[in-house]
Amino acid sequence: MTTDTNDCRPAGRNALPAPPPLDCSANCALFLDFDGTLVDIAPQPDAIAVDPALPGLLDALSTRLDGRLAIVSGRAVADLDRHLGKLDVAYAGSHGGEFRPSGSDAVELLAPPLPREAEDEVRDFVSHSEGLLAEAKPLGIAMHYRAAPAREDAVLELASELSARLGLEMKRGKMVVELLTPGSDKGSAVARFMDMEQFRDATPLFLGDDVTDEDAFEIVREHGGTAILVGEERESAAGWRLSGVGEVHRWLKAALA
Ligand SMILES: O=P(O)(O)OC[C@H]1O[C@H](O[C@H]2O[C@H](CO)[C@@H](O)[C@H](O)[C@H]2O)[C@H](O)[C@@H](O)[C@@H]1O
Repeated sequence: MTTDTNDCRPAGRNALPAPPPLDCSANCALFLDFDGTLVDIAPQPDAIAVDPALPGLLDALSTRLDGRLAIVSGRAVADLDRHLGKLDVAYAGSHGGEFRPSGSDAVELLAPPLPREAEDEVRDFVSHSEGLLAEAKPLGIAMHYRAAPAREDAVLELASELSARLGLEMKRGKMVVELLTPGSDKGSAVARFMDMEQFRDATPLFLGDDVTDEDAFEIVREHGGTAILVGEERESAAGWRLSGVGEVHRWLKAALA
């Protein structure tokens, strides 16, 4: 955890406080993680329940912020489109490996695809282990073990071995480990957005629940912004906390009132 003081957060507290209300009239840029932040965690990636009001809420916030809103997710952009519909908001998918600044842009891939060998070995391993699930993405493959937690060690062992042998990055998340070609993370995604005309000079806010969001928290802090942890308190670079998805929705809706 960093110890710099260049951060918009209260000092000297152990428990993270709730963030102040979001003020859309201030020159801020809003970055939102998806799973665990905008939708509750479900037994499988496709089993999530998206609140029917969520797409409209994101659209309205993006308009109110003059386009300074981006979803920054580990999911592929196409997968997010499938769950949210095609919104005219900015997206970074695949942990920053995919980039789409607006709904009318094509998705830009910022890294080479995963070697075929890695995908084949993961698929073969998963097919021989009940409860494991492989989720292929444009730049990586995730192994989910939520339905087979006892297989965690075996999954991590395979991921480490493939990562070392093929020079891949290994990212851990909630009951998931993912292999992807190196070079991007959620921090690089936020930095890329902040370099764009529409985001430049804004103060960034990032909301996220998982360890992969910590890279973004650090970058946001470097820009003098606000990092908000969603869910249970844990060691984090965030300075504020919202207790869960419901509270995130209420906090976002309040900004439009
Ligand atoms: O960066 P995020 O938007 O938070 O995405 C992180 C990963 O989320 C998904 O997996 C997680 O959510 C699933 C549905 O709730 C859950 O079943 C799984 O155990 C979680 O790890 C998604 O499937 C991954 O591709 C994302 O990387």
